[in-house]
Order: sequence, then C-alpha cells, then structure tokens
Amino acid sequence: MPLMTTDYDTIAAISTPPGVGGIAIVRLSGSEALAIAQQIYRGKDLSRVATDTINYGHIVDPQAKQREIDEVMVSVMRAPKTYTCEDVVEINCHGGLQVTNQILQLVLRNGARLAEPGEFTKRAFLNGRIDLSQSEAVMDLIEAKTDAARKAALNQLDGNLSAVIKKLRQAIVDILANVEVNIDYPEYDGAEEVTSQLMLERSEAIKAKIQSLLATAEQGKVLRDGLNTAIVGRPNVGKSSLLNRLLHEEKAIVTDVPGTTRDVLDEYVNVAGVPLHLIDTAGIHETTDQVEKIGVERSRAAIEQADLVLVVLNASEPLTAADQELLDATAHTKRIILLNKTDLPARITPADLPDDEQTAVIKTSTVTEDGTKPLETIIAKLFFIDGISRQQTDVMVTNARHISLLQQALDALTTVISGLTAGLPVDIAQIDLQRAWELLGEITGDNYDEELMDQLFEQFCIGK
Ligand SMILES: Nc1nc2c(c(=O)[nH]1)N(C=O)[C@@H](CNc1ccc(C(=O)N[C@@H](CCC(=O)O)C(=O)O)cc1)CN2
Ligand SMILES: Nc1nc2c(ncn2[C@@H]2O[C@H](COP(=O)(O)OP(=O)(O)OP(=O)(O)O)[C@@H](O)[C@H]2O)c(=O)[nH]1
Ligand SMILES: [Mg+2]
Repeated sequence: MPLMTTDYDTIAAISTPPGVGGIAIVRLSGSEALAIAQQIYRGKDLSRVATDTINYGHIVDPQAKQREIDEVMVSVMRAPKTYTCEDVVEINCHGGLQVTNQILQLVLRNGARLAEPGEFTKRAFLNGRIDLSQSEAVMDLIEAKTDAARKAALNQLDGNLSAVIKKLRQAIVDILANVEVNIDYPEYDGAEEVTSQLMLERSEAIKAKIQSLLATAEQGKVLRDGLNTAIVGRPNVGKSSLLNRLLHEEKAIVTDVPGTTRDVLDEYVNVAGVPLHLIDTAGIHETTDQVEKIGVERSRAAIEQADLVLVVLNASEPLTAADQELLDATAHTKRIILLNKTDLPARITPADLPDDEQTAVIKTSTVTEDGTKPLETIIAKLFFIDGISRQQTDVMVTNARHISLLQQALDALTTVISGLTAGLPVDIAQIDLQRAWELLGEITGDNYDEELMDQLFEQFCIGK
C-alpha cells in the first residue's frame, strides 16, 4: 500500500451518535492530534505512552484555570498503522450532549479543525490504506439494514471487489503492452493480424468477466438498498395490518376507520433474506380531505418508484372500480396481488382478476396470518435471493456508481470488439480499451476527480 506523506491539518469530530449514552468518543486525526489532546488532558504524558494504548485521566480547560470537564480514557494510536494512517487520539468520555460538545469545543479551540462528514475515511483513502470502493463500503456497513447487506458491505470493505477490478485492469494493461510491442517491433508481415486477433480474444474474455460481475448487480443493489415495496389498495383493505404482519410488530396504526393511514410509512424488513423497504401508503380513492389527498398522491408516487407492488384487495367485498384502477395502474410493475380478509366469505374470485401469468395471487388474512409464508416465499423467488447460501467471499456489485461504471466499461469493450471484427486497426481499437481501463479505475479511485470525491464523502456521517 502506498503511504503518502501529505501532512493534512488535524481534524476532530464526535464519532458517536448525538444524545445521551454510556460513552461517547471525540476523535482527532493529524500530526497535531497528540499535542492538542495533551493540552486539554491531565494524566500521563501522551507523547511517551506506547501506541495503541488507552490511558486514564481528566479533560481540563487550559483557558479556564484547568477547570475539570470530565473523567476519561484516552486512546493513542500512532501513524502510520491507524484508521487514517495519521496520529489518532480518541477521547472516550461520558456520553451526553454537554460533555461531548464541551470536549469538542476544547479541541477546536486548541488547534483542531472540525472534520467534514466522512473526512476520517477520506484520509484513509488519500493516505492509501483503502481504495474508493472500500471507503464506500464503510458507509454501506454503517447503513446496512439487514444481515445480508452487512455481509456484502464487509466483503467489499475487505477489498474483494477491489481485487477483481484490479485484475481486470491488469488484464487490459497486458493487452495494451502487447500491442505496443507488436506495433514497435513487427517481426514478420502478419504481426498486425496476430495482434488484432489476440486483442479481440482477450477483450472478449474481459467483457465476459464484466458481464458476470454486472449479473450480480440486480441482487446486489437490492441487498444494499432494499427492495422498494409499496403496499397499495383502497382504504381499509388491510394494508397497515399487512405491514405489521411482515414486521412482526404493531408498528402501523390499524383501525376500522377508512383513511387511517394519512401519510406514507416506511420500514425495513428482512423477508426470506430479501431486505424490503416497505412503504405503507394511504388508501387510494378519490378524496376531498386535503391531508388525505396529499397522502393519496404520495401513494401514487410510491407505485411509480416501487420495485415491487403489493396490491391489497378486500376479498370479502366485490371488486370495485377503484380496485380495477389500481390493477391497471400496476399492470406493468412487478407486483403480487393479495386477496385479503379471506377469513371472511369470499366475494372476489380469481376470475375477476387479470389473467396474467406473471402476477402471483395470494389469499391472505392478516387476522389468521394465513398467506404470510407463501407471500414471503414468492418475494424470495421473484428476486432470486439465496441470501444464506452466498459465500462470504463472493463478490457482488451493490453500488449504483459501480454498476454505471462497469456498464460503461462494458460498452467500451463492445466497441473494441465490434471495431476489431470490422477490421479496424488495433491502434484505433486501443483507444476504447484504454477508456475501459480508466472507467474501471474510477471504481477503485485510481482515477478520481475532486468533485466526485467530495460528493461521495459528503454523504458520510460526521465523525466517520
Ligand atoms: N474506537 C474505534 N473503534 C472503531 C473504529 C475506530 O476508528 N475507533 N473503526 C473505524 O472507524 C472501526 C474499526 N476499523 C479500523 C480499521 C483499521 C484500523 C487500523 O488502525 N488499521 C491499521 C493497523 C491495523 C493493525 O494494527 O494491524 C492499518 O491497516 O494499517 C483501525 C480501525 C470500528 N471500530
Ligand atoms: N377480517 C379481517 N379483517 C382485517 C384483515 N386485515 C385487516 N382487517 C381489518 O380491517 C381494518 C382496516 O385495516 P388496516 O390495516 O388499517 O387497513 P388499511 O388498508 O391500512 O386502511 P387505511 O390506512 O385506512 O387505508 C381493521 O379493522 C383491521 O383489523 C383480515 O385479513 N381479515
Ligand atoms: Mg393503513
């Protein structure tokens, strides 16, 4: 790993969530971290303690007659083997807004600068400890809503995606080097054709590898972001009850008053290994109530944005015009139709429903819980997730930025291949090959521009 020697300023932030807690951490990183900490710390001489030790003492205010702020433990981690590759000091203080904020203010007054979101991780990247895709994995790990998402993020943090990308780039470099040699030293008249043939074969092999990576993307994206699943239906059909069933808790308010859910509710649940981002919407019908009207518009929007729509019908009442409208509105989305309230006498028969092989129809009752298991099975099947059987080391592409770059690299390779097939000279085809190499480099950040970097790290938490 290349360790650069850039000396950035010393940054500080509260790395634990705001609010009351047992312990909180104020983190410092940079060449002045130890000196700044020492100024506000009464205890051992931090410049003499061994690296990777935690040290008892008090935080005091040097500008206010050494007034005591807190009793603490201070971790000292010396460059370069630290999270940021810089000197890192972590003040483990008592949790709570007053203590943490006063300590943060103290370190800022004594020479540190407030860290931007993600700046510690950005330094780990800039100092060469991790690459860009690993930095992104840090954030994914923090944001993981399900065990499968956590696994995929940790896998990426461990550098498994980076290794695959690195190999692909190396394979491209090898082709380009080979081209250079053959162009510069054509040993015989047929050199050019041999080179062209070789470039074609190898480009095809690389293209196939990118394709197989991209084949993991649909699942990968679902793992990372969850499947946007909208629960829609007329008022009072049992949408909120269904959400509660899938959550296994009574989160949404359920009443027999139509129009109970006024706004969109969302929750993450793990259904048979598929992380669902469940969206309980307000019942769709024509309404004059202003609040409800906004809710209804939002549920229409939820259908638009959904990866999966659960259309809930009240099977104990005949199909209404509003039901029909919903069925039409979701005809082109991945959907499952739920005939709910099947504990009551049925008034809808499958013959009333669209004759469409792709749409699964399930009879459910949120009272008896009938149909919950079949629903879970169908969702798992629809998205081919075998969450449990996946190996820890399987590389998955989960990130929209990576997917887009891989897609562009794939397009570049397609251009190379069609060009060579049509008889274009290798030094022309080479340009797109080079382009594929650059695009892949953007995934790992071997190629990056400042603006992109800022955009990426901006999305991080403070203190990470
Ligand atoms: N208190 C505390 N807990 C934490 C972190 C932290 O920074 N502080 N982490 C982060 O936010 C995570 C742990 N991640 C880390 C990753 C790398 C290194 C690190 O020092 N790596 C060095 C040396 C490794 C070694 O000693 O072998 C290296 O890779 O060179 C530290 C933490 C989670 N828990
Ligand atoms: N018998 C029976 N009643 C149900 C079933 N599911 C829901 N209910 C009842 O139907 C009523 C409405 O349920 P909700 O889950 O609030 O319905 P909703 O679709 O969210 O309604 P809105 O938020 O008003 O659009 C409640 O009284 C539930 O107890 C079911 O499967 N069988
Ligand atoms: Mg509701």
